[in-house]
Amino acid sequence: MNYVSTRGEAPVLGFSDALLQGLASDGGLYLPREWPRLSPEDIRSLRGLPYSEAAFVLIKPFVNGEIADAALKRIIEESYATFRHEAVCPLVQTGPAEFVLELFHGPTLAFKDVAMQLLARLMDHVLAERGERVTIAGATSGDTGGAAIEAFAGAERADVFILFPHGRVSPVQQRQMTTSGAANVEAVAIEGNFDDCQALVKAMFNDHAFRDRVSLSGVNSINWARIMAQIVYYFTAAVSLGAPDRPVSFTVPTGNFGDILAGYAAKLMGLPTGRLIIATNENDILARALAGGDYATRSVIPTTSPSMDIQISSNFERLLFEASGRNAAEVRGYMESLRQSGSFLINGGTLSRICSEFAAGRASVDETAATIRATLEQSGYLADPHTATALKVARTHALPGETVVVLSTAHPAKFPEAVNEACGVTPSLPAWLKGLMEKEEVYTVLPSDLKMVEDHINRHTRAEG
Ligand SMILES: Cc1ncc(COP(=O)(O)O)c(C=O)c1O
Ligand SMILES: N[C@@H](CCOP(=O)(O)O)C(=O)O
Repeated sequence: MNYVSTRGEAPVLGFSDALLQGLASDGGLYLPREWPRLSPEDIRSLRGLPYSEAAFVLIKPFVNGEIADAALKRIIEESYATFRHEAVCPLVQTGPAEFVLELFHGPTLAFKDVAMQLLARLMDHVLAERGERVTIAGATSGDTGGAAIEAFAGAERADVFILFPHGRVSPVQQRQMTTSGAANVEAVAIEGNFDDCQALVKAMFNDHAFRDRVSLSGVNSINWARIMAQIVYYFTAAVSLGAPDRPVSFTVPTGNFGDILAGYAAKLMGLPTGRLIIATNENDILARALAGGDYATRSVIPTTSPSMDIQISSNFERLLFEASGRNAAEVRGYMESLRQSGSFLINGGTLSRICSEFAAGRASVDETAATIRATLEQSGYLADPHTATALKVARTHALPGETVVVLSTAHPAKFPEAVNEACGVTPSLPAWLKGLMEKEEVYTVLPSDLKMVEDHINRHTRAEG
């Protein structure tokens, strides 16, 4: 399996190179050249498998023999042994046709652990085989950063720099990034919002001299392996609800579009899927884009679901590539217009293909709080604000006879203030994270300035190209 860039001007790469590159050299995102397909019988054979065995079956074609089967199996097993729930990603029924897919049983209580635990081990394996080191730069609105710092802390071959928006992440999220004590990871608070952090990371990738000098690599969902890992739980959830003989729809709290893109990938691989429903908070650029075709950025509105306070949704580029019939020139046009004017108009055919697969809705902060309250009263289920955003959108857009899986992307204890304000209950951190809020924090504050951030990384990384 080879990987091609959405902008069509970067070298075609194998799995290991795409894993280490993160962003393609033309600024695009890597996707498999073709999608592996599972027959209904293949999908049926996933029934009853432990999560890591299903993951091996689904991930193996993407790795294409570049990692030996025994090593890949071990890496996958070790990744999911870090999860505190036997099922890894369990389903909980919250209504007659509504299920919550809990993705937060990993070490940092967010769905990012599902991919990041695997990504760190895959990278370590490939780097050890090649005798190389990398510098990882990542941007976070709160959860990717903690998951990356946890997964890479102490890694021999990677130095990690995570940029987060200063003052805009929850106190738990911040402590998860700033208290690891590991010498090879560093949290950098940027005076700006998440989009500024993400723009800095992309600019570092596009600064080829810097990129080569520090052997830059990425762990955001611009990295194909992040999406690959997330495809697995769409299959396991659907199979436990009767796939391939009964299609289910998924509602996904969405920011950078990585999670729901993994659902689309599962569909392209043959998983019979109903609707893929994008749920946004007030930062509703995706809902607006689907409604009228105009992808137009506005300023970021801080909400109670801060991890989704995003305007520039990186992985939407991967969807544009697929929906345009893999037309890299069309994608380049959109991205150039976004760079120049902060917006682009999606062409009619591409938009109608997107709308035939996706629906979208938004939930306000008040609607999210009301949903946390109502869900607790009606089904005894305590949802975090990101999950509640998706529950609200799922309920507003429900169709008769449709079974909906709502992705629960974070544990409510990551956002205790917002949850308490909504329903009067303060969720507490699980035992293994007790004491987190008392640990000493270490982080650097920098302006949103490419040169200053690159200088800082240059001085502190041990990797050399
Ligand atoms: C808790 C939570 N929910 C939802 C999202 C949105 O996911 P995605 O960026 O993959 O759309 C994020 C961040 O990415 C998150 O941290
Ligand atoms: N919500 C994310 C934003 C970064 O998204 P990613 O999936 O591209 O890493 C976060 O929590 O950091």
